[in-house]
Amino acid sequence: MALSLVSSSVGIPLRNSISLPLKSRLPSSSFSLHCPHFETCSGCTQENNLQHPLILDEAVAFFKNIGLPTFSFHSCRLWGWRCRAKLAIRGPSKQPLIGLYQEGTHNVVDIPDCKAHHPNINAAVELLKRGIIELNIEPYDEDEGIGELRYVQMAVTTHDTSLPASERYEHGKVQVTLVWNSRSESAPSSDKLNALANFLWRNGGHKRKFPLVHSVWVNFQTSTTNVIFGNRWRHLLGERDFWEHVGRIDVSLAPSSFGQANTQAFDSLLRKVQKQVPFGSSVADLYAGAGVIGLSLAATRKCKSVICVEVNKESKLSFEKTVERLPSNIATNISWHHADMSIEPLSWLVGSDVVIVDPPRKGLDASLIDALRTLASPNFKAKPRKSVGEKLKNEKRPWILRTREASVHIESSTTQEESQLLPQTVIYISCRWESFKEDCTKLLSGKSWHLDNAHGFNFFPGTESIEILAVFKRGPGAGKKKKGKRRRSS
Ligand SMILES: C[S@@+](CC[C@H](N)C(=O)[O-])C[C@H]1O[C@@H](n2cnc3c(N)ncnc32)[C@H](O)[C@@H]1O
Repeated sequence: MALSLVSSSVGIPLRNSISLPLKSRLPSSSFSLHCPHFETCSGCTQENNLQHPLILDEAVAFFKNIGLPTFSFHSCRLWGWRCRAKLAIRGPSKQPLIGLYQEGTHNVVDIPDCKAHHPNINAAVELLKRGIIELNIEPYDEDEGIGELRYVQMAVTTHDTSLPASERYEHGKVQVTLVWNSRSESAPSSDKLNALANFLWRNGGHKRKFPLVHSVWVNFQTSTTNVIFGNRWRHLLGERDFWEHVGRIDVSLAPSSFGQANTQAFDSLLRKVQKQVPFGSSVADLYAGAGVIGLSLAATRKCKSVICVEVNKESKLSFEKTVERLPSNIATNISWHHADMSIEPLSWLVGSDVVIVDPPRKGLDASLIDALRTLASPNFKAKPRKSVGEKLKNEKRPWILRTREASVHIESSTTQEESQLLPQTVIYISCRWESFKEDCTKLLSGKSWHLDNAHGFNFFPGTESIEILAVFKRGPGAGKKKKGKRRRSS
C-alpha cells in the first residue's frame, strides 16, 4: 500500500512508497534507523524521522525566500536503499574490518548490519569476510603500504526479469569489485586474488536458488593516495554486463562508471525529469556519466537530439550498450563525448534547447555558469554548433583531439536550424545542497534565468544530503510574489 503523508512542520506533500500498516499517524520511532553502528560509523548522521532529513527545512526556507513557495519532497525506501557502496578493508586477515572510516580518521568501522545497505550488500560483505579469513588474504595496511585487498565496491542490480517484478528488489544480485594492491594480474599475489574470486562465485553464485553474486571484478591500484580506484579493470567471473532498469529504459553500468546509489529514488527523479522536457526537444546532458538521463529522455520524449558530455572515458562503453537496448523506433540523433565541461562550455550548450546538469558534489564549473549567463543575455549571438568533423578540421591542440577521438555518434545529422538553438531550460540535478545553493544564487543573480519549479528527493535517508531537481527557465520571470497582497477570487 502506498502511503501519502504530509509533513506538518513544513507543510509539503511527502510521498512515501514503503509498505506500512494503514494508519495515518505512526509513532516517530517507526521512521528511526535502528542501526547498531549509528554514532561509530560516519555514514549516517540522523537517527530519527528518516522521512524528514534535517536539511529539508533549510531547503524549503531557501526556495520560499527566492519566490518559490511550492517545493515538493518525495521520499522512497528509508532502509535498505543503498544499492552501491565502496567499503574500505583493513585489520588483520583473521579478523578483517569492512566498512567506512570513522569521522575524521582512517580507522575503519566494521558495519555488517548497516541499515542503509541493500540487505544483499551486507550478505556479500559477510561472504567476503569468510573468504578473507579462509584464504588468509591480507587486508591493506595504509601506514606500511602493504597488504592485498584495499577496498570493495558492491553494486546491486535489481533487474532480473526472470523474477516477478515484486520480488526483484529483494533478490538483487551483487557485482563485487575487489580493489587489489598490485599493478596487474601478473603480480605474484594473483593466485590469491583468483582463489578469492572463485570462493565468492562458488559460494554466492549460480548454484543458489537466488544467486547473491552477480559477478566478480578486480581493479588494480597501488597508489598511496586516497584515490580508491586505479585505471586497470578486469572482469573475473559471472556475467560481464550489469543491467538496471530506470527511467523506463534498461541501462548498462560497468563498475568503472558512475552509478546512482539509490536506484528506486533515482527512478522517481527520472520520471519527474521526463515531465519537464517537451516532446521533440534537443537535449544536452552534461556531467552525463553513462548518459542514463539523456538516453531515458531520448526514449520517452521523442527528442530530436541528445548529446552527453562526460569526463570519465570509462563510461563510454556503458553508454554504447545502453543505446543498443533502446527501443528501435527512436529517431533521435544521439552522441556521447569524452570532454571536460570546464573547457569551452559554450560549445556544448549551443544547439540544445534543454540542458541537464548533474555535477559532482562540488557543483558546476565556474566557466559553465558564466557560459549559461552569457548565452542568456540579449546581445548574445550564437555561432552554430559545429559537427565534430568540422571542429577537428583546424584543431591542433592534442588534448582536444584526444577527447574528440573518444566520442560516440549515432545518426548525427544536425540541421542548420537545430545547430543554432539556445537553451531555454536548465534542469539542475544536485546531490549537495551547499553547492546547489551557491550555483542557484549565481545563476539567478544576472536575471537572465529564473527558477520555475524545484523538487527534493530523499536519496540518502539517514544522512544530511538530499537530491534536488531544479528547473530554470530563460529570462527574468515574474519576480518574487509580494507578501500580503492576495488577489481576490472573482
Ligand atoms: C553526479 S555524477 C552524474 C552522472 C550521471 N548524470 C548519472 O546520473 O548517472 C557526476 C558525473 O560528472 C562527471 N564529471 C565530473 N567532473 C566533470 C567535468 N569537469 N566535465 C565533465 N564531466 C565531469 C563525473 O565523472 C560523473 O560521472
